[in-house]
Parts: sequence; structure tokens; C-alpha cells
Amino acid sequence: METAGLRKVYRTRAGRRVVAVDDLDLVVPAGGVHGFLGPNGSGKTTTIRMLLGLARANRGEMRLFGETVPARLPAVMDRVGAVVEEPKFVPTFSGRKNLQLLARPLGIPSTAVDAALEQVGLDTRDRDRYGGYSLGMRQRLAIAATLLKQPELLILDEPTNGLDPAGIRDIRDMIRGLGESGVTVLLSSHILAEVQQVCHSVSIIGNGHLLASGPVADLVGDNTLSVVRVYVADPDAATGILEAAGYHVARAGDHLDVEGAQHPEDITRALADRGHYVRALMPVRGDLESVFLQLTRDVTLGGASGPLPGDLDDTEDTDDGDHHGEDRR
Ligand SMILES: Nc1ncnc2c1ncn2[C@@H]1O[C@H](COP(=O)(O)OP(=O)(O)OP(=O)(O)O)[C@@H](O)[C@H]1O
Repeated sequence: METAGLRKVYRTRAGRRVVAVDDLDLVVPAGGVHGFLGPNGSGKTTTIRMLLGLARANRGEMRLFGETVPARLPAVMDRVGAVVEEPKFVPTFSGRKNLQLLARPLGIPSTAVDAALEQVGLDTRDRDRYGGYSLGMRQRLAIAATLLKQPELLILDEPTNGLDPAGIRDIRDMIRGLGESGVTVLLSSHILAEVQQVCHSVSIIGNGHLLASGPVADLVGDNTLSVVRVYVADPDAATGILEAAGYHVARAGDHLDVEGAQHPEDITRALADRGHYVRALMPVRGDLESVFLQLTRDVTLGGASGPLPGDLDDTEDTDDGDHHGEDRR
């Protein structure tokens, strides 16, 4: 799956322009779980909706299985499963019956329904009414519905949204299992620890742009993004000195996390020169969260907006009322 130069501009009801996706080049390697990360409003859902033909791009190219979409979407749609919004299931029917309703018209055998229920761990609650399902069970059923077609690519937009820690763990284990079974999973998520545990590779976006992409191990192992933890008697004074020296400093309890320090001894020297002596200093192995926070530090909530130079030739979408979630305008 890939996009090149992808762009989407919305116009809100108030007439404001929102550049939701801006010149986005995204490559999702086949096989395994690929994380799609970005702060609120960075364009993840919009990108996914464009890939699935649910929103129209203003510019750029998209390919699924090498086929140009949306033009060739009908040819590849059977190979793609997606959970983007909460699907409409019948509340008075059981989970199993809801899946059967979807499967029969497509000629999908009941053994596939059994398999999908088992894959998502709903096989013991399959005869319970959907209306009585918890949020986590609803998410599982939504994923099971996409598995009926045995997709090669599964796109999940925030699948653990609103779940409790146990629910998050269960869905995470399920996604990991799907990735191991050979399905390519594109997982959009805010929960970085979850992504780090389950994803082989990630793409991080901010304000509709690609900020970083690659194997998780490469991103977190990148020295330029390392953090040094510094313990000093007067963290406030030390913060001022280090910020003046050009470091980005985060106060965390009794210590400082200093980013971008290639040589920790420079920190020691900068503080000692001003009469502050380091009690302890240790490099912190980067995790995905620190990489993410550094990359997205300058990202503003809600994407770029307002009249932008070069936008005037865009075919803009008007607000089509398909905006999901809270009012961000
Ligand atoms: N239908 C719409 N009309 C106007 N603006 C929209 C519409 N849909 C999305 N936007 C805006 O486009 C930008 C990108 O939104 P999008 O939902 O794609 O981000 P996201 O990364 O999925 O965010 P989140 O993680 O919060 O779900 C935001 O500024 C959002 O307010």
C-alpha cells in the first residue's frame, strides 16, 4: 500500500480551509503490522478514508496491491478489510447471527464465520445479543466482520479507542496474531506503548506530513533522538541553563530529560560552568513515545488552516458532513 503526494483540503462550514493531508508519501510494506501514528487531527483518518474511497483526494496518488485507487478499488476491495467507523450491527441479534447476515449474501460459508469468531476470541460469547456486548466485544465483532473475506490487508483506525487496559491487551494480542499469520495490518493508534509492542514498522505523521517512517527498532535506536536523564540539586535553574544552551528540556519529577544531546559530557560542562553539578546522568534508551513526542513537538492541533499560498488551484471539498468525532472546527 502506498501514497505519493497525497493532499486533502477541507472547507469547514465557517469557510475556513483545513489542510488535513499535505503531500503525504506513505509506504506500508507487505506483511506484518505497520503503525500509523500522529497527534489528534494529523490526518490519519482522512488518509484511511481516501484509501478506501470514502473521501476524495485533492491531489496525489494512492495504490493498493499495486493498483491505482480509487479508480481500481472495485478490483482490490475484496482483499482489504477495514474498521474505520463503528459498523451498524443489529442490537437484538447475536454476534454470530450478525456475522451470518453479512456472510450469506457474499456466499461466505458458515465455517468462515466460526473461524472469524474464534480469531477474535468471541467464540464463547457468539450467541449473546450484540446489544449486550461491551465496547471491547463490539470492536472484536467489527474486526471479525472484516476477517470474513480473509483480507490480505486489514486497516484498523484506533481499534482500542475507549477500551480498558485488559481490552487493549486482548486486541493487541489479536492484532499481533493476525500480523504473524501473514496479514498486512495498518494500525492507526495513539497508544504508543501498544504500537511499539505490536508493530514491526511505523509511519509518524504531523499536520498531514510524513515525519518519519521505518522499522520501530531503527526509529527508537536513532542516536539523534536520544534522551539523557539528568539529576541536579536545582532542576529549575538547570533547565534555564540547558535551554539557553539550545537543548530541549522536559521536567519530570526530580530529574530532567534532555533531548538532542549527542555528547552527555557537554551537558555536564554547561551546568558546571554555571556552578551546578550533576548528581547523576544517564542516557535513556529511546522508546517510541519519546521519538513520537520529539517529532511531533511542533505540530499544532488540527492541521494547517487558513488561506495558504499555492492552495488556490485546489479542487476543494466542501464539508460533506462526514466529519466524525468531536467538533474540531
Ligand atoms: N469532514 C471534515 N470537514 C472539515 N474538516 C475535517 C473533516 N474531517 C476531518 N477534518 C479536519 O482534518 C484534520 C485531520 O483530521 P483527521 O480526522 O484525519 O485526523 P486524525 O489524525 O485521524 O485525528 P484523530 O487522531 O484525532 O482521530 C483535522 O483538522 C480535522 O478537524
